[in-house]
Amino acid sequence: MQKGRDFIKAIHRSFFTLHSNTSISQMDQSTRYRYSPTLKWNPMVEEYFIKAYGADHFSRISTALTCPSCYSCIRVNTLKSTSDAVIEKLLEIFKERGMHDVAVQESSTTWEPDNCCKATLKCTGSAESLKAIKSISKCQFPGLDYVVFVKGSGPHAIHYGDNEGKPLKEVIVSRKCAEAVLRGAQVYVPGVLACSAHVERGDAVAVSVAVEQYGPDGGWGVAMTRGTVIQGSQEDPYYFERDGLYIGQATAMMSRAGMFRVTEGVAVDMKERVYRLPSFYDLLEGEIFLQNLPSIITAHALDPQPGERILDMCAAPGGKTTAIASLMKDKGEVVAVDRSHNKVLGIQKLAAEMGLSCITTYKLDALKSVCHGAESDSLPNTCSAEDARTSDLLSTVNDLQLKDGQYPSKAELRKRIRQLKNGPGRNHTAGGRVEKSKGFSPNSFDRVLLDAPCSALGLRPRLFAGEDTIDSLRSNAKYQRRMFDQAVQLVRPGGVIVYSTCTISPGENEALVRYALDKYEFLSLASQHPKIGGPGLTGSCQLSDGFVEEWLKPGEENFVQRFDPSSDLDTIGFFIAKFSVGPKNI
Ligand SMILES: C[S@@+](CC[C@H](N)C(=O)[O-])C[C@H]1O[C@@H](n2cnc3c(N)ncnc32)[C@H](O)[C@@H]1O
Repeated sequence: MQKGRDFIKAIHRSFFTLHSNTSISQMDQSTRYRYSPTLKWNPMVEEYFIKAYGADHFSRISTALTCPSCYSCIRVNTLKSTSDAVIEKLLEIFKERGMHDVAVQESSTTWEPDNCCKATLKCTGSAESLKAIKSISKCQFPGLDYVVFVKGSGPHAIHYGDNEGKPLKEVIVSRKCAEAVLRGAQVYVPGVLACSAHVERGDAVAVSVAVEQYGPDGGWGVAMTRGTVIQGSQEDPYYFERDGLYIGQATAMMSRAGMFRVTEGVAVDMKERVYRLPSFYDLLEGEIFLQNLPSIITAHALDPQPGERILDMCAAPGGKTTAIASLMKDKGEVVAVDRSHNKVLGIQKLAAEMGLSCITTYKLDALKSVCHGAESDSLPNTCSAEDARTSDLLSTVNDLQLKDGQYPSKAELRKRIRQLKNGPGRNHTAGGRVEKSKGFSPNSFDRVLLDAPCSALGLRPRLFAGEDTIDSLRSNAKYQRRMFDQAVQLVRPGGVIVYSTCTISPGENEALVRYALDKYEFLSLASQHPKIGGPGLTGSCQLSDGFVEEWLKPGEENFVQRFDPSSDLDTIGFFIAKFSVGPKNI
């Protein structure tokens, strides 16, 4: 406790020493109340990324990460609706909400690989009359016309008002809260860290964010405890910390006392935002799914075919699982596993909402995905914790086969076993039971997706990146390799593995590909369709401890897709590699 207080005091001291010679009159108010964050990195990680990308490119990536993408990407559930129907419904909803000038973007652009999205999506950055949305358009990439883009706008310069020389009323929110607000969310009570004195319901407040600072003890922290009173003057110990970190103007929905007394509800209602993006919360449930473009492309790269058996190894919340099942027209089997019980329930709920019945879910540690031995020969190709029950069910299925007088396909048998175990349409029940699996038989899947847990250093908007160290990036890479080793065993010869991450870190991307190709001779990189992302990184990088990280070899770079957050496509940072699996000699 004392250590925490010392940390806070020390941070205050360091800020005061730094800024005490600056008078408020010297400060340009328009500079202060702007949004221009600088992403903080661990110095060694920054050095590593500068080696990988070059200083200028990395600086652009770093800046892009602090902003949301200027459009929302919606995947239409083609089993329930069409892009045209969704666009019509959204226009109707936006009209009801008073956004009259939202327009359908005509597909005037003829598609070319390099400018498809540039033409429809580039942010204008100008002060637009629209409150939230500029236009809605269908994606122009071939085969992706079920993807709808809803364009937002920003960054907007916001006039926070002239409070007749008195300090503005303000609210400071947590970093996580601010990142959500930049994506279109509201400010909920738990996200509020500090508030000016005497704020009453209905007051206009300037909203800024508290970002982690490097403390004198060598660690990162937020030098503020929840409930702090903002003074608003330069003597305010938090004054300079939030310089350039203002995300919009809001109306207080409760008094200051209320914000720190109640435990839930909207604390302030965002009226003017630096970035205006629509919220799709609770909108057209089951018909649409808000999903990043690279994630949608990942499902296409896997190229799942109706009737196949697919494994999604780290599946929650189920975005790619459901995208894969839709591409398969809900025919075949998508086995979705995750190690978190609640997240598996979430996948079941999503599958039910989207009306997808070919998804089977299990709680499983992907590091233990392979099940060897007699158990693995069981028909369902999963070694469930309930093997005894499974064998009873198998004999029931055998009876069914005899009664029917014909032998159904393996996929049909698996489906019938599932139904017997779970009852009809278990995926359609909310809060159901989560089945544990002990793993699957080797070579039992046609295709495997490993959308690996990673450092997530491609996610946007991001206001802080200092907590990742070279060591943490390395341990992610080790974890990913162990998972990949499992994927290799589970996929059948002739099958496909797709590996993806949402990080810009080459150690978790190109270095994984190098590891895979060097270790498994029967793996080769395969072309991906559609190919929208840029090439991968070739060569190697020597880290500060002398370790040399090997990336792609020349000629391999165009097989992978690297989505660069600073490119015109304006996506999150993302990486996709696709492997063809040849005859195995294991
Ligand atoms: C990048 S997210 C997956 C996102 C998902 N594929 C989607 O598109 O919706 C990574 C997931 O891996 C899960 N995970 C992490 N370690 C795991 C493990 N050892 N076994 C299974 N799942 C794991 C996490 O719970 C998390 O849900």
